[in-house]
Amino acid sequence: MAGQARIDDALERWIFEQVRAGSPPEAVLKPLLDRGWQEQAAIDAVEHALRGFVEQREREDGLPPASRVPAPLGLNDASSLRAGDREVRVVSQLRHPRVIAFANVLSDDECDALVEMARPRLSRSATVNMATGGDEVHVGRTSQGTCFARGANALLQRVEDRLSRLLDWPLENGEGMQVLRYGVGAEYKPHHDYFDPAQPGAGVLLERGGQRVASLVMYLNTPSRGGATTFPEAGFEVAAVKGNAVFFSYDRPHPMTLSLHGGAPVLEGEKWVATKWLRERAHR
Ligand SMILES: O=C(O)CCC(=O)C(=O)O
Ligand SMILES: [Fe+2]
Repeated sequence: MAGQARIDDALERWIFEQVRAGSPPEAVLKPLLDRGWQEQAAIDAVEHALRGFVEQREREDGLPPASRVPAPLGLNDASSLRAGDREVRVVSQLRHPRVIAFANVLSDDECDALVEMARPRLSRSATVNMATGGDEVHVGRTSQGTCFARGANALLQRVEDRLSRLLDWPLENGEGMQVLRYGVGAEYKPHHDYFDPAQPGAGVLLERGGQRVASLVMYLNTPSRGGATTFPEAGFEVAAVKGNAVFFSYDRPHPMTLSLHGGAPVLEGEKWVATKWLRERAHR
């Protein structure tokens, strides 16, 4: 068997049982090495069995499977990232939930132009009704908003191209941009952006590009007080500062991602944001 990467079912079951019993990886590796396995082949075999173990446990726990998620290209502790036509700065990061705060995502002029584009189109923000997959006005969401089709004009095209490069995620997987305005007292109560697969309305939404797997909320102005984006389960808040953005990803539609977030009430001034939701596949 020396050097062979293939393992038969009996051996896989044995590795699996060792892992289940809590044996450390070295203890599982040793018998394989003793049987003449090359080290890398043995590591690969154990990793494969471990992955199977984790996936089985997830199924047993009723967890939906994990998806690939967007992630900034070449992050590697860099303090700034080239995103097509713009240098975006990395301000802070959390690993779990996965949150990254960016600065300099949009120029002041771009922020102002997005606000002016949205202003005449505002209506009371709707939330997805998970029972039907349709939109409805919701008391937890006291902002006004509007949505633009992807690539609807040159500004949106430029920004969407930049975001696709920044997050290394296909442009077609992005939903059209949503712009929201919050006046004093308006807020968006903590929620998840993914669609709850257990709800009857999910099917209709998932047909168009699969799950949402990440969100980018861009701040189009700086409210005088209040209006941070909050992650209550992480005790973390990102201040709304013009041109900055908060990115967060969630690899499965489950609260274990800790991606619960909200827009805190605006206390003084107003707050404008543009939100980009990213899907698993092309959104049509
Ligand atoms: O306004 C915010 O800070 C959050 C917006 C948000 O959660 C959303 O648009 O889904
Ligand atoms: Fe949200």
